[in-house]
Amino acid sequence: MVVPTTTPVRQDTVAPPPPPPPSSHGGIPTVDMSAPGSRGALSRQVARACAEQGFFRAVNHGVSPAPGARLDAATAAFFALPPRDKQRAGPPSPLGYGCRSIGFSGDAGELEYLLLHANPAAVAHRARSIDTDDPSRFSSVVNEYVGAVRQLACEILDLLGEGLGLKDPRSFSKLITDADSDSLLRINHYPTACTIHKLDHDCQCKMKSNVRTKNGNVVNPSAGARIGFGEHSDPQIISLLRANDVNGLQVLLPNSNGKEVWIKVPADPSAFFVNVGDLLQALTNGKLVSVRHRVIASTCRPRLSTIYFAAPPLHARISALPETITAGSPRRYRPFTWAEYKKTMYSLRLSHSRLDLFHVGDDDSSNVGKGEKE
Ligand SMILES: C=C1C[C@]23C[C@@]1(O)CC[C@H]2[C@@]12CC[C@H](O)[C@@](C)(C(=O)O1)[C@H]2[C@@H]3C(=O)O
Ligand SMILES: O=C(O)CCC(=O)C(=O)O
Ligand SMILES: [Fe+2]
Repeated sequence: MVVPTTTPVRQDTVAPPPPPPPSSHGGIPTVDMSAPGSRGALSRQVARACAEQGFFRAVNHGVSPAPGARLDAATAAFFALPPRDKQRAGPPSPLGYGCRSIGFSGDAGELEYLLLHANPAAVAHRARSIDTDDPSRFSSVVNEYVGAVRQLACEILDLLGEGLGLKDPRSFSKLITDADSDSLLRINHYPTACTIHKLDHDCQCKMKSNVRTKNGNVVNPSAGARIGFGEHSDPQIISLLRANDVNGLQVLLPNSNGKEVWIKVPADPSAFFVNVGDLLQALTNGKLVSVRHRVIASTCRPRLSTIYFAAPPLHARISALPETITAGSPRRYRPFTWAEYKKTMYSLRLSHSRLDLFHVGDDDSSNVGKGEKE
């Protein structure tokens, strides 16, 4: 893990012992969730990574590999279907099967995906167009995976609550275990450079790889390093990502001089990569930071990634927890509901720093020209 420079908020008067020496995986903070030692040390380590990088690799996390393997097999089988069969589960609304196009504002990436609501009723409904042979088999594979990964998400959120010294350490996990939680599951399939023309054909995309620049030249923005999934932060509370052994994920982290640089995340199929989302940044008054990340797809093997986006119910009010507001750290964001935030984000481009729009007393000029809908 990158050596921390700040300590997360605590109400204790006695300074806690510093977390164990950080470990690193190609510059990526790594937390061993089963390391011997106290829970307090683990919670401070998790809070430190989320405060400084907004991102960490969780190893020895206790999630059995079986549900992930079953889900990978089911989704790989779906992506291998003929285009016409896959399109039965699309176009994305934003849920469903999507190819190349991301969101509603003109963003594109070299991928195809399934975006599912994580609640069992929604999964059962969607499964009918994804696995026409045996929808209930697909549903049970998804539900089993979601159950396992949600448990890990709750454990991480509880550690964060403890590490931040919250009065109710379960404040974060309660939001995602609510029966009306709006959590999502996304499975991204990035085809290889060699088969990208096939994806062009399969998607029957109106969108072309070539684009005309302002001066009239025609360029292919995806030549060479191809944007698999463009730069963004995840809007929800926390995201847990697991992928196969194909690289591609990059995160924007501060280097030792404080300059933000793109760090390539070495693939690790046995780990979960944990991202702080915009809502957790808002709930902690900016103590935890929502990390910007992207996928550059340039390998010879397809990348398959599965991301669980843990979200509160639509009506949940997102307001900085009182413990995170102090005289030296006044409220940064005005309260809002997740529904309001979602509506705003779907009106904006993928790369938009949308949380800035909720900054108290901000005239939003910092966001002008940064990814607005064209
Ligand atoms: C362009 C967009 C796609 C997205 C919604 C948005 O308007 C901006 C955020 C995007 C994102 C990124 C993380 C997740 O993959 C996602 C499902 C989400 O909640 O926010 C996507 C949205 C999407 O693809 O629908
Ligand atoms: O597919 C990946 O590895 C990451 C994709 C991502 O960041 C997302 O879907 O929000
Ligand atoms: Fe993401």
